[in-house]
Amino acid sequence: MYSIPYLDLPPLGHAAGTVQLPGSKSISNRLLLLAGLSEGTTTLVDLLDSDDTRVMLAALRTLGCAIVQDGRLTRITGFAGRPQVASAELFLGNAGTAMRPLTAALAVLATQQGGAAYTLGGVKRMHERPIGDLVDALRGLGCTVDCLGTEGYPPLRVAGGTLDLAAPVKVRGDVSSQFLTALLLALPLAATDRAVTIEVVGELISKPYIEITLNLLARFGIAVERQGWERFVIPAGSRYVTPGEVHVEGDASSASYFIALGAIAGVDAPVRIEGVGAASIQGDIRFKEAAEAMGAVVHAEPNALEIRRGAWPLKAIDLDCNHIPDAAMTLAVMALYADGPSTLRNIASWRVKETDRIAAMACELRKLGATVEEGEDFLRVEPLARFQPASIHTYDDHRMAMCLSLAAFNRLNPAGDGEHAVPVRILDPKCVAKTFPDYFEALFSVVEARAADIPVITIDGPTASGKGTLSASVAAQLGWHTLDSGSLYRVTALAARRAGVSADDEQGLAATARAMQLRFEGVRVLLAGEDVSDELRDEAVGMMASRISAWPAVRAALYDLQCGFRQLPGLVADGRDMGTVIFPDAGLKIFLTATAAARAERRLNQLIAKGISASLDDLRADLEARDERDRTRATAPLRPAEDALRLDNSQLGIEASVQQVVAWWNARQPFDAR
Ligand SMILES: O=C(O)C1=C[C@@H](OP(=O)(O)O)[C@@H](O)[C@H](O)C1
Ligand SMILES: C=C(OP(=O)(O)O)C(=O)O
Repeated sequence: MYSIPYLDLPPLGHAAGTVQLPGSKSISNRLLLLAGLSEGTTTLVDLLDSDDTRVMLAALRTLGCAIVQDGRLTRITGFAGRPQVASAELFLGNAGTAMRPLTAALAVLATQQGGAAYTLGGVKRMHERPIGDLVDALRGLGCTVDCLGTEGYPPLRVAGGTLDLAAPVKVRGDVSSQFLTALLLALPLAATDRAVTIEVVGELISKPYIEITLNLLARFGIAVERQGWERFVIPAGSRYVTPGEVHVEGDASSASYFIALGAIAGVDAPVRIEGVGAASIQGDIRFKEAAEAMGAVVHAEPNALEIRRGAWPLKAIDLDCNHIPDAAMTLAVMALYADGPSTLRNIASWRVKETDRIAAMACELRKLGATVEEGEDFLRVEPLARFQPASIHTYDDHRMAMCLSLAAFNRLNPAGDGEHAVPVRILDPKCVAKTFPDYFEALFSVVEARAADIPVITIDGPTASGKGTLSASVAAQLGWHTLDSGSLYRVTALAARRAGVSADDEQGLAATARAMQLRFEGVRVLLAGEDVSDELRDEAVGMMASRISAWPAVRAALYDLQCGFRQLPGLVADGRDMGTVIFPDAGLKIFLTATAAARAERRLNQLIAKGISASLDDLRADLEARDERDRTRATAPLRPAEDALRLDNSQLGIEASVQQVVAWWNARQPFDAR
């Protein structure tokens, strides 16, 4: 996950490859609650691990469920209708699928256990998301529910009351289907002696989510009788019976981003999505039909989808999206690449989700340059000929971040010239943690960009100037990869020593460099599968590296290897010739220096920390001699690139150095401060 302030997406190109989807949020949280209410142990396979499921798991633990996680398996031993604690404060983040169903379940349980009282709250936005219709329904049933802040909104306290099931339970369904889902999941607790009837008042929205609820209830032994979308009867004698093991299919809403990706950029090969397909029980699988209407070519298997680009530009659509409220957001961004204006209708519920999604989507699409019309319950988006670079606010809404990432395909824009392409900055990318923590990693694994579009910052400088530390910290802040080019010379030296190749044998060394089987895992270097990171720090390896790096053939052999590190979303490369030879087109080049005195002192401190004694004067003399050799050698002498910015960190701490480099980088980016 990218836990950084912003993630810049360079212009992206073709997409191809396979994505393994994380589990469905809607299924995961329903199954967790059902398992918690049941007797015995339920094993969930491939449960989603995200913010929304973590708050549900934490709540169930607090209430007394035993939960064991073991690789792909989560084992839950339910509290069987008898929470182990009579009072608890539950924090449910911004998870509607935790807040609404737990409110109903605990409100009912609190009527059955004298003295029980539970409070349920979440993040600030959760306290702005309506729950009044559910509260009214529960109060109508005889539950005691108090809104602790604003009436009709969390936080809530449920405590006591007396259930009266004689009349049907009435609930409004036109603000969120989750209120009905909550009652359906909770009321089997009360349907022991008599059937319980729920009546929906007003038009029910997001109907397919009710089908997920009914499907999963059936697996736990509760056969609800559905009469149209107005009446639901939970039979007398209902009892949750665990099915033992349940597999959680991939999230169909999360699939929408990759279906769109295939439709936009699956040009030569398809994008394959594994984990969800034609056999899905999630309504959002029907996003596939919307994508097909826009031109996507979709091959559906029971549990996988393959998507290619068909029509290009995409075909504009005018669609009632009430049945796919979450995935429909993806259509709003696809509409930028269409052949006319697209209208998404019947989406009023967008306004009360993670943010006001109609307003947020309109605002951010306009930042890209789009013409957007926003109505109380619709959005109309015109195709965009020329994208503007934009810094996208995500409103702590995972779907805003994931949808808007699709704007980075603007180089492919059918209305554009193929040349003009702009990056997209996604602010607060970690908001995807709600349902898809590794979304951006998954995206980068299936998309390509032109090498020249992938940003590079080079940091060159003399020995002991702190290049490695600075480069790792800058990369961490931007979410980029690093290349410690010095380590490539050291690993070549190590490989040569092991193979008995002499430091004077230029061609033998170059052949060794070309044949190395290297893998990088974070800061660890693996040579032929063996972790050699520590050995690379040996003095003898360093000396040999310094000698062999003077050979032109060795440098040439390592050239391609170094260029290969230029990968999405960006690279910070440190060494001696990163800005001059390897990445001459880097967007920012730093020449990092410090006085020999300052560097000698740092070295001394490093040695002292390792328990090695040394003399400051000797270290300084040694550094000055190396600087002189580096400056004057014939091959790849150390010199700043002409367009490099000098950073002298003799008096500067690491944090200040990082902020300086990042500030220089941002000054060159096209994003405005809006
Ligand atoms: O029941 C569910 O799992 C959900 C129902 C939908 O909400 P609404 O019924 O409020 O539209 C959907 O947007 C949400 O992400 C998940
Ligand atoms: C509306 C959403 O979430 P929630 O389950 O919190 O309602 C969503 O995931 O898009």
